[in-house]
Amino acid sequence: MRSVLRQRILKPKDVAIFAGEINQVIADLIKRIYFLKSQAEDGETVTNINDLFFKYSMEGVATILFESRLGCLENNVPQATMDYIEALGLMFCTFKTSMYAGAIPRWLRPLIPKPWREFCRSWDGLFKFSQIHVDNKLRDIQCQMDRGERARGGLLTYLFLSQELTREEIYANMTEMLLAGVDTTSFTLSWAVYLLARHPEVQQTVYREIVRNLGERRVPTAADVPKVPLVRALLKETLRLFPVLPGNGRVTQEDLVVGGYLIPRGTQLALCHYATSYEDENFPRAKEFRPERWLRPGNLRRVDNFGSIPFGYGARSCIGRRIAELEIHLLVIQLLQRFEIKISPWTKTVHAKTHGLLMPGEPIHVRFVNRK
Ligand code: HEM
Repeated sequence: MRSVLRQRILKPKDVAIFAGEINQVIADLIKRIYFLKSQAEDGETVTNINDLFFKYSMEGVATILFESRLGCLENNVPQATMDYIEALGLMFCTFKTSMYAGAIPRWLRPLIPKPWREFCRSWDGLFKFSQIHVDNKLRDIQCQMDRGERARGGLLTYLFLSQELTREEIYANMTEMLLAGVDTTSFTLSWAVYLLARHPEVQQTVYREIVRNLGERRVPTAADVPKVPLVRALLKETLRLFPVLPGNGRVTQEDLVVGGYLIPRGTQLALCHYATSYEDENFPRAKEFRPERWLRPGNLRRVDNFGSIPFGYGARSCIGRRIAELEIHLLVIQLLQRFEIKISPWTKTVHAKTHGLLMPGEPIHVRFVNRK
């Protein structure tokens, strides 16, 4: 199943075709920022930016997955979208207990019903939402074909026409991708904006690179992203300091010898790359925010540092990586083109906390100051 999806979204050039849709979502997000600023006492502050980036990430990923808009960034969010956000919130709040719910034996469920009930309720909510959107789109495609028109579109159209997945498999994959693609992207964006606001000198350097290579207002395409290596470096450095998934794991498929120790086949290995990301041996002055450490001098040397592997590695690495990168790169460019981002006096030092995912422990409030 995974290989069918991978063919369409594995490489940056595969996802480049979605840049137009993502830029439309960014235009809506920027409109929303202006609206929120207009409501603020100082005309600049947007409180709890994660709320905004959550809506952006959900709208962005849904636009790609369902080839339709959800209305997350509108003033009145449609009820079905609100229900989904509630189901996602429930999944997230009960993550620590519900993640074990699947392992509760059937006979024990009536005795401790709550985790299993909530696990089912949240998954049912998420699944139902994807099902409605997939069905709507597939109905449109079918109508087009019935009229003798050629159906053209994105991911869902391809999955439908290629018939490589059953309808149930399409629902399941869309549900999983939507679930996996929202909080991950929004927390990363929140940290990136927080770090830029806390480090104005870095922000200025990134901004200068954008203006020099792309201009002050030109809406970037996917092909423009390599022209601003500091924007890519910013994302890598943000994920090094705050990897949304701070740990990873694998079960060994064969006997291995690592550092003189025999690890037998079938052993569960846990890797905490949050820890390796902070080792000076891997990253000199590791505690410091220095995006430029990821730049390749003269484009000669590739920076491959396995101390930080925020998207995992290998056959089961993050399938949405290129989508997340495109969403984040295009948004950071356009935010910096328009605004100087300053920390609000209400935001103290924000610590990371884990709740399944590594997330900001306190709300982040920033000031979006219009550039002249
Ligand atoms: C900054 C954003 C993101 C980060 C840091 C992230 C990180 C990860 C990590 C660490 C894994 C586990 C990989 C492994 O075990 O090696 C993963 C898996 C996954 N991610 Fe992401 N992810 C992000 C965004 C997304 C997006 C936008 C989508 C969907 C469009 C997505 C879909 C998935 C899926 C479906 C899996 C499971 C893959 C499998 O088991 O085969 N992710 N992600």
